[in-house]
Amino acid sequence: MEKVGEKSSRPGTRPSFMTVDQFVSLMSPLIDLEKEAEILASIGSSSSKSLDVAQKKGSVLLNLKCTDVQTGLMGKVLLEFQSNKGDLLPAHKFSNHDVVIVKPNKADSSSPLLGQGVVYRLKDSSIIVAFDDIPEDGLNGSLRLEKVANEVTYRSMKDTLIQLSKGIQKGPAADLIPVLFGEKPPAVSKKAIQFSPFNKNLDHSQRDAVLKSISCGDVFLLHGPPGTGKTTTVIEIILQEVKRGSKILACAASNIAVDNMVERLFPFRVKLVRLGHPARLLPQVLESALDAQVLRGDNSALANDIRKEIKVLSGKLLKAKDRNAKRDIKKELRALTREERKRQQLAITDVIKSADVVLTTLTGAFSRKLEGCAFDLVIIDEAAQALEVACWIALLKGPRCVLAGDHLQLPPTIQSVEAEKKGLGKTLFERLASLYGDEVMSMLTVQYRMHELVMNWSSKEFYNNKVEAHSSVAGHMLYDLEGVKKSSATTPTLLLIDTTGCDIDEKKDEEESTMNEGEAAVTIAHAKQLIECGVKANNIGIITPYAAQVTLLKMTRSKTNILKDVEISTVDGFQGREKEAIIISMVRSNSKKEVGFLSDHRRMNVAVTRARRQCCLVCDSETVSNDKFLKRLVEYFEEHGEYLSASQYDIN
Ligand SMILES: Nc1ncnc2c1ncn2[C@@H]1O[C@H](COP(=O)(O)OP(=O)(O)OP(=O)(O)O)[C@@H](O)[C@H]1O
Repeated sequence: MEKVGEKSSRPGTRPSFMTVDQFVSLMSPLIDLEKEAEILASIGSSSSKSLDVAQKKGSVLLNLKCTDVQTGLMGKVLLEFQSNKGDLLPAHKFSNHDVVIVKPNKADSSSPLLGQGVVYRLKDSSIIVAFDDIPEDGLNGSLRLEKVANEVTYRSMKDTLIQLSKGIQKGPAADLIPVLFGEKPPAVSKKAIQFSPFNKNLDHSQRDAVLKSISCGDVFLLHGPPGTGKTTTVIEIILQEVKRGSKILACAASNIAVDNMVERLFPFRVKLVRLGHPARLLPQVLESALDAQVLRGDNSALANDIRKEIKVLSGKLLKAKDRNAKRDIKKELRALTREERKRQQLAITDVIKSADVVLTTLTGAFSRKLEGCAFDLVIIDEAAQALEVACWIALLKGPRCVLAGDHLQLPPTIQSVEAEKKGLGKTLFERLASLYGDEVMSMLTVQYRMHELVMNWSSKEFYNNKVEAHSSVAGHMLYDLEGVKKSSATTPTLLLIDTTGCDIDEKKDEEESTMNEGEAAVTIAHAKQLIECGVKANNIGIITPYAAQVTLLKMTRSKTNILKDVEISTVDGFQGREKEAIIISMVRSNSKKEVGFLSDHRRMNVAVTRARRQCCLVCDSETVSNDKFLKRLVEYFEEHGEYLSASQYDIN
């Protein structure tokens, strides 16, 4: 069995072609399944489980005290929680942006909560949560925090399915829907379009993609293999469209990808607004947040004045004795409340109306603030990592769309095995790529990350040998970095450390996730050698497909202080990122030669292509070579890189 963080991501069986109605009826129950799976993974439905078990599983933090209250994040209240004993928090699965509830420590699962908020910051010894309002009482006692399923995500997807089935007859996307369901061919403008790029460094494939994008009548797929400047190209497309007078809705599945677009649009002084909970935004984009812009608007100032008047009148009402006077005050209060709401709404509408680009996550696009707001173009970055239903939340708002992504890297993680089998995880990007192929798609072909030896394996296996390395990276070496010595550890671009015959075997942890102690030791030993040769710890990433191996590696790392800043993560957690040196711990080593989900080609594509200057593969070549695809990977490393036996590392 494979555990969270190591979900199988094989595509579901859903066909590329299906009608809107078939899609809606298939997806609706799958979303329910996924929601149930998420609730099961948190404490929400686990009333039978004791709180201690839930804390062990990481979905609850017990025995907390509220140590600080701050306001300032656009009207939100930030509460800081620490352990009652003041120690480090126990290991947990809370992460930034999670929805959490706070309750008295001992309260039973049906008792009312004190408040619901969003995780704002995580520290080793405390967790800061942003609340809309400060919980009224109960903060003085012992408290617990529970991670809960984000209901809004599921509700927005279900409602979107209903709108989608209606959207065929009306709505901004009425003409786009039949194209995306294969019922009408995609249209391309016949006019010869020319453009002068804002970014003068665009390469030929990026320019071709921009041209194809601005010529598309309804849909364009920007296929960006690792490191090829997909987001760079998306930014150019946005700028060109704004220049042509388009109003754009730009989205991505994750907040970080949306913030990345906001940051990269800043220098071009585009009129933009970022929708989203302020606690989920990077500090550097807060100025662009809707809430911040609304606060600066005239209507907001008026609404504020009205609120003050309401307060004064409410005071008068309390004191008034005469019935007639009371009636008159109430009438005035009602009128003022209506006016205040109207002004507040107008303040929001003003900001959204005057923006050329509205940026939000896909779920955020469901916001009531965008109701009735139509766009000329919807752009979705990271589209190959988003559920198709989530994409539709945004797509229903415009007649044209650009989807950027790479369906040959990992798709979205699905919790429910059944929902995944039935096709919930098959992305719109992948479906359209097989439905229309090159007719609507353009691939970027110059990459700016990897040494060509790292790249060539991926280019051959996944991209028909079409990707080339830009001259600035094609031959870059680890020892070219400032302060790095040339040595046997830093010289190879590709390094295979083979554990075959070294008595290094895998085993299972309590939750049946696979790990490999010997391999963890060898992996850490290589990282240490790199650091001793001058490679900065934060330039090294260790990735592994198995969650248990991540934990083991982190424990092994904690024994050596110099390794503190080496990043350790599952492959899935590393998608979209890069490091100068990547060490991959493959884990599987068994007499049956089982490789489990290592054989998912896309996972290995992501793993290898995170490396800029060195990629080191630590594996039992005999076990993994039982799989044909992995055998080719091992052979590639043997042929083009250095080979070392794990026995050459002193790991005892
Ligand atoms: N035409 C170009 N000339 C020089 N550098 C470029 C060019 N295009 C992209 N880059 C550089 O390549 C790197 C990756 O670009 P970008 O972030 O746009 O890629 P991406 O495809 O979105 O990334 P990922 O592979 O992580 O999804 C950045 O450092 C960017 O500055």
